[in-house]
Amino acid sequence: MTLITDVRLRRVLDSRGNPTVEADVLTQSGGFGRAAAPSGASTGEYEAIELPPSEAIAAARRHAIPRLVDEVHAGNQREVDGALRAADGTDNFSEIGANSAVAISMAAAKAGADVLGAPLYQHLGGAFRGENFPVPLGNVVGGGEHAKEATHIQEFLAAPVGAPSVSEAVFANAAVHARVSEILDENGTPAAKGDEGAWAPPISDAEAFDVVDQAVSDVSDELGFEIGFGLDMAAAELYDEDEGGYVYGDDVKSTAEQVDYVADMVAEYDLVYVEDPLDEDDYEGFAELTDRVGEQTLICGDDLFVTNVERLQEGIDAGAGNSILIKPNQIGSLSDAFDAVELAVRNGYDAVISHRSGETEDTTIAHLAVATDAAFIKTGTVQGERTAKLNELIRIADDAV
Ligand SMILES: C=C(OP(=O)(O)O)C(=O)O
Ligand SMILES: [Mg+2]
Repeated sequence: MTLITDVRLRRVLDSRGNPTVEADVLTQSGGFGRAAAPSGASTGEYEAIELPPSEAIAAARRHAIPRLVDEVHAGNQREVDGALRAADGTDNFSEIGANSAVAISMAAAKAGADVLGAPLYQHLGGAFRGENFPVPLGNVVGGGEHAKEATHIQEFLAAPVGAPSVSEAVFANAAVHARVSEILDENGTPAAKGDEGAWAPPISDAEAFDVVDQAVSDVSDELGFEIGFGLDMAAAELYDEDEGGYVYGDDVKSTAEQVDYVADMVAEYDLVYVEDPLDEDDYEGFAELTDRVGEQTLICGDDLFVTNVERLQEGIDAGAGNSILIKPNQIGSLSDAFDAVELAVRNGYDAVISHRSGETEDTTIAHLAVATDAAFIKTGTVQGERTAKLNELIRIADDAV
């Protein structure tokens, strides 16, 4: 019934105005799934390879589609993803492109769910999923690779950990985003927006900490539940070996100073989440920081782990971090992303399902977060390509998908 009978690939726009790969998967009994690949700007060195979309589409048509059509079942995700791996023949999808692979993988999952008549999160996670919802991490201030002339730290993330429902959490983050704008206005600070819709003011990181701290506490008081905040430091982008450490404008911090800085910020601002506080090769630094503050906060590896079970296992062995960011396009298939979540959970690591800075209206990650019972989902706060996922979470909670 779910035998794949056609796979169609095309270039569509992403939120930065760049082309990306969209896939349609059709099945024998009329099932249909459509998905599009996102794209990063502060990409990790060890991610699967994204090819220029035209090349990725041509390669997938040549190598992958013949192994899928009339060969595998959309309802059997391991079979689909196994065929994609076999068609590619490399360990990083450099032949057909992780962008083609992940678009097909996600579209097949949707086609499988369509045939079953089940919501995608249930097809992926099973009949007993859908009771727990991830806390949305909402990017409200940022810079780094996502905005010029703004903070060195890439993302300041509202975390409504006390919200009674996912809907209230989503609206809380939007309220924090709006409150940040008011505070910046009161301070006479102009602010453009970065790639993900966060405010990108020309202020220091120290000022940003205070602005976000004030915004989350104002909104928390108003709504009557706890809202904390966290960071994505994207420290691999700050790290410069030739400069001898982490470069914050004129200030360069050694690894030891960076660990102290992050530990101090965790204590001062009660941070609930810190992603990529150290360079993507520094398991040791991650382990030291986790040892110091891992009881108080999540230390999450994004560029460190790149959704890759081998890199995650290395981190587990070293005690590096206590959380992993899951981005399906970093590894190229849903099966690989699920394997990373399962390895994480078995070892006491929290999974955080994430968007990319370049996104589309695709909502797969909302379903993935519910299907895997993830602790958090990081998918922005405002802007259509972000609200697509947030609104889908609200629909899932309302049993309306
Ligand atoms: C979402 C992120 O950014 P990008 O997609 O640019 O890697 C991130 O670093 O977590
Ligand atoms: Mg990151």
